[in-house]
Amino acid sequence: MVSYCRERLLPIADIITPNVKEASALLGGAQIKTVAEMRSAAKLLHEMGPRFVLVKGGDLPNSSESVDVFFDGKEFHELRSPRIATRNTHGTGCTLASCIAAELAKGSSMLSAVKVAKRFVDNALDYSKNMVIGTGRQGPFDHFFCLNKNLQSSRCSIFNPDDLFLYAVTDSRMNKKWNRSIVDAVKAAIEGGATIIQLREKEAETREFLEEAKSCVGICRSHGVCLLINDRIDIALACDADGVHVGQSDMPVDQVRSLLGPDKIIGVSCKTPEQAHQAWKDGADYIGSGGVFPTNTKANNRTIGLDGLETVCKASKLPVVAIGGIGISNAESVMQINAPNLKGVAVVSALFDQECVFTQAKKLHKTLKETTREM
Ligand SMILES: Cc1ncc(COP(=O)(O)OP(=O)(O)O)c(N)n1
Ligand SMILES: Cc1ncsc1CCOP(=O)(O)O
Repeated sequence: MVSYCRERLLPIADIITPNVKEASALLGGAQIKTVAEMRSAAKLLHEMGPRFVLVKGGDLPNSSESVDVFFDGKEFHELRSPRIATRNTHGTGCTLASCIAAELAKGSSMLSAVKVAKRFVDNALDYSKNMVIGTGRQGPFDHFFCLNKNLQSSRCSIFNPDDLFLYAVTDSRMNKKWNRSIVDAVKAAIEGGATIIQLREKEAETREFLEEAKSCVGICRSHGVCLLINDRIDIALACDADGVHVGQSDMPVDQVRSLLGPDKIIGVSCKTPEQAHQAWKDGADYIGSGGVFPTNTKANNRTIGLDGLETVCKASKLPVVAIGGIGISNAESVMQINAPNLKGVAVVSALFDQECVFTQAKKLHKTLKETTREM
């Protein structure tokens, strides 16, 4: 059985998710008692063929944490959560693997899928820890815990691709022109219906920007809306933003991931199928694709048109948000390309180069809702 797995299954697998005992068996009895040994095991298992390896550390002795090691062939990620003291662990491995498969089908990157799955299993374990079913040494856990209506508020804070629906990207010049602070602009956008915010402040001084970013993080958290920072990994780290958006000439995504860790959201701009594929390989969570239409907001930006957007969506395994020259008058034509992974539109001037950000956000949100309802 073990040799069959090694020779026939591992070379064709996208991901394998052994616990430490299974990893040890696959490696002919290697000792795996520490996180360092889990990392070595993940590397050796990767050499056997699977594209990704997750060695699960739930059985690791003497640890107050549950540490899983994820390896993509280049980078390691240690995914940590508090260990839940329970004997009701029967079924966790199957649930984790099913959850990863479901998240991949929804368009997540492998790393995002694994993170969501781990969080799901941890929540289910916590919910099931005191359940008494049967008389065996090990009990089952309840992976239907989400159906319990009283638990709806414990929804995990991991990236949800549907949050890309109305993506508001700020612009300091526009806010200056209309004489409002970034903070007021962000608040108005959220109240009007923006579902995710990016601070794209090209001219801001670092110290002032950081203070504003901190205030925006506060507003976004209180509304349950994610906040990303454009380009500036340092600002994102310092204000504990939910993630960053980077372009093709900014820091490469795999290095951004190393700096931010597995839990932050990373978006990357892509104009071509090749760039979209690379973004997925490097561990991005979504891609921004455009300019769909000509724009005055970003100089020298090549327009890819609706056809270009469609080509990128078809090639992308990640959720996509369209950007560039989009507003109330043409948002419908964008969403009508009807690609399953096109999750929304990102806009700058349609919200922020306007007298009332709130009103424009509300109108655009309504247009998007009507358009997507009809599809
Ligand atoms: C959602 C989204 N998509 C694309 C971009 C463009 O980012 P980038 O290519 O880094 O260009 P600049 O924004 O830095 O001019 C974006 N910001 N957001
Ligand atoms: C940042 C960016 N990236 C591609 S187009 C663009 C500008 C989008 O601004 P607008 O929504 O005002 O056209």
